[in-house]
Amino acid sequence: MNLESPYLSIDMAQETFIHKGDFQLESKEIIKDMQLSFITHGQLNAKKDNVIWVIHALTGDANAQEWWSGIIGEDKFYDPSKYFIICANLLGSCYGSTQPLSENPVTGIPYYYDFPNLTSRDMANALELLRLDLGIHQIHTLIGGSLGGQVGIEWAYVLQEKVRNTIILASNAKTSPWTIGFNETQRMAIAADQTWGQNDPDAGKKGLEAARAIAMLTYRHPENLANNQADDADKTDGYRASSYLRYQGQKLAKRFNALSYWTLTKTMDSHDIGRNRGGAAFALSQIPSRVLAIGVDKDLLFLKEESQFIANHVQKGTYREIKSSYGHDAFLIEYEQLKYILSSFYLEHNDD
Ligand SMILES: CC(=O)SCCNC(=O)CCNC(=O)[C@H](O)C(C)(C)COP(=O)(O)OP(=O)(O)OC[C@H]1O[C@@H](n2cnc3c(N)ncnc32)[C@H](O)[C@@H]1OP(=O)(O)O
Ligand SMILES: N[C@@H](CCO)C(=O)O
Repeated sequence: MNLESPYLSIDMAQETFIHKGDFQLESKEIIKDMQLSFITHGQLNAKKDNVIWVIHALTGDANAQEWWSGIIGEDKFYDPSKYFIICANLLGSCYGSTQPLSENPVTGIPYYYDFPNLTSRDMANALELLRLDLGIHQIHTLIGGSLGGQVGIEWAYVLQEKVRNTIILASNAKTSPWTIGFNETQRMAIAADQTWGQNDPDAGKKGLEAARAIAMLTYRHPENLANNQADDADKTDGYRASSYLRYQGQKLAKRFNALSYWTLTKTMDSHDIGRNRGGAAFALSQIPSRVLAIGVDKDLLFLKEESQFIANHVQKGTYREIKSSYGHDAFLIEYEQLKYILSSFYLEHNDD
């Protein structure tokens, strides 16, 4: 299906890939007729080697041109008049791919709480099936941040020479106990919602609001709230920081569901590129593509040292840093720094 595009010359298409039959997970559980919704911008060239494959973060979707508008789009860093830009909604996420609210083809009813645990490896394997289906032999650049970076580094391991440049932002090779702890507090908030446990698409909605509020504090640095949410000196209640977090909670709960959020945070927890591969350092050393790991100096969730670890252990690693009081979310916001880092990386390697 061709969507309406503001550009006469740029093609944009939204499609759904269906893997007929069994998709086996790392847990050995099966998802039948697994679906991935994906959006492409631009045209695949004759050699099928102009592919920029974007992987979204925790609550993103397949429309990378929308949520990464500062670097993707006409006349932007990744321009669809030159590249074929593709982003698929991750398995388990609620923007068109198979997720807990999807109907289980085996039972004919939604999975709800029976939805299997997914790992970043499962998500990467799902993307690999889509790549094969599209007949893409070579990926120019694979790029993703946070959860998207975790899936990206997993997939780079699987892809081997089939990807030339892997760019991992504000992410890691193995999830730290610190991040698992934050995710657990968010799931506790969801589970404390009285509606959690009901077979209802809105189950856990109020809990999800609280979960997002907690998460927002991990996505930002204290300096960011001090700059943007400071109150008048005489206040004793009704603080701006409070209404900001409440608002952010409500905003997410309107566009996401708690079951999918639960699934994706569990995926983040179990991420470990080194599992059954001799440890993270060894697994990273088996990745042949160039890897640019971008950390954020004030990221309190995925520490910059975790990005440095990736760059230090892959065969061809580069580490660069965004300096920002936005903290973790800087990779979605600090476009000027990002463009500078990306252009220097490609220039350095004489790649376009
Ligand atoms: C279908 C989809 O939408 S999916 C794709 C979209 N999302 C993604 O891809 C996930 C990645 N993106 C994100 O996480 C976010 O969009 C970010 C990090 C890029 C930016 O976050 P934002 O929430 O836009 O920025 P910020 O933290 O500055 O908050 C601004 C919002 O808070 C509101 N706000 C600010 N201060 C306060 C306050 N004290 N009290 C209440 N509300 C406040 C603003 O009015 C604004 O509201 P709006 O979003 O309705 O315009
Ligand atoms: N704020 C982003 C980043 C999470 O890592 C999101 O909601 O997806």
